Amino acid sequence: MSEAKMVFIGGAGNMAGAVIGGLVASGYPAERIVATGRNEQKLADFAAKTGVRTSTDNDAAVAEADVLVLSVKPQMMKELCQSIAARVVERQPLVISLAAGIPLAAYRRWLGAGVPIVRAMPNTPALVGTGVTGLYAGEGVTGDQKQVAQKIAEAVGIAIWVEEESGIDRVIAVSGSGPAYYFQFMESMIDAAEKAGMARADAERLTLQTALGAAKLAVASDVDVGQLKRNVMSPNGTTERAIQCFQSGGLPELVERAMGDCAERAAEMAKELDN
Ligand SMILES: NC(=O)C1=CN([C@@H]2O[C@H](COP(=O)(O)OP(=O)(O)OC[C@H]3O[C@@H](n4cnc5c(N)ncnc54)[C@H](O)[C@@H]3O)[C@@H](O)[C@H]2O)C=CC1
Ligand SMILES: O=C(O)[C@@H]1CCC=N1
Repeated sequence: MSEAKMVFIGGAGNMAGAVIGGLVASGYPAERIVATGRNEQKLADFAAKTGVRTSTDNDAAVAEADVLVLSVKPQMMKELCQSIAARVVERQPLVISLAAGIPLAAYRRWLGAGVPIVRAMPNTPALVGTGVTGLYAGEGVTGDQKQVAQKIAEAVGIAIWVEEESGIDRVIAVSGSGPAYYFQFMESMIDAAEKAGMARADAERLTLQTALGAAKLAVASDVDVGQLKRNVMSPNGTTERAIQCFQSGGLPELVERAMGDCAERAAEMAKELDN
């Protein structure tokens, strides 16, 4: 894998930028990575930060790609694919798409039927080596190519394969979009602490360290998160009162609904494609 030339289209964006940052931090040679984009200043800043090569010329970048990662917004994917299709067919790189809501069938229409494609659903904590990536391989992807995709994902966190393409939408609802759920919760805690009279900087420090501690403890523990929660709750104590408030306010149902809406939006995006 260390030999593969990786080209990320949309490479300085939020998601690909996080994966590249994580890859470089994990020791992947920066000179084997090319990030393409449209904004020269953004690319220059990204190159200075990561050491990777950058380019505004997608076609030239694809011409040297062993692995081609597509990471533009879903609404821009069709136009992008059509603009590079001839070069992709000629070069035959392993294509990895990070986009939500675009099925493999669409890439086959836009890029040609014979191109090996893996759908990957990463998340932004890839930047700090703590990412989660769901992977789905389309027809014609070899075992070796699956290994390559998995190694990239594992260089920036953990990876799981899903057996059906619809499994990717479930991954989006849990881990692809999931970091934003936790950021929302942290933001609400910081705002509430500030309203209650704590200095915002202190509220941020305490909230973030608490989130980090809780996540680290959950990962390190051999008991489930329900038990860890109960360990904090003294009978008739302070935590119990707060958890009762979350439960009577419908937080568990709200989380279920939000995740359902998230997965539904991914399926809806696929239907919105105009071929
Ligand atoms: N942001 C996230 O947490 C996650 C995003 N994704 C997927 O990743 C993809 C990218 O999302 P973000 O990084 O959030 O968006 P973004 O807008 O931050 O990045 C996209 C980048 O692509 C560039 N771009 C647009 N058209 C281009 C073209 N024709 N050629 C080269 N570069 C071009 C833009 O300038 C931008 O820098 C989306 O398809 C999204 O569904 C997947 C998982 C998580
Ligand atoms: O919000 C989105 O559509 C993308 C996909 C998963 C996370 N961000």
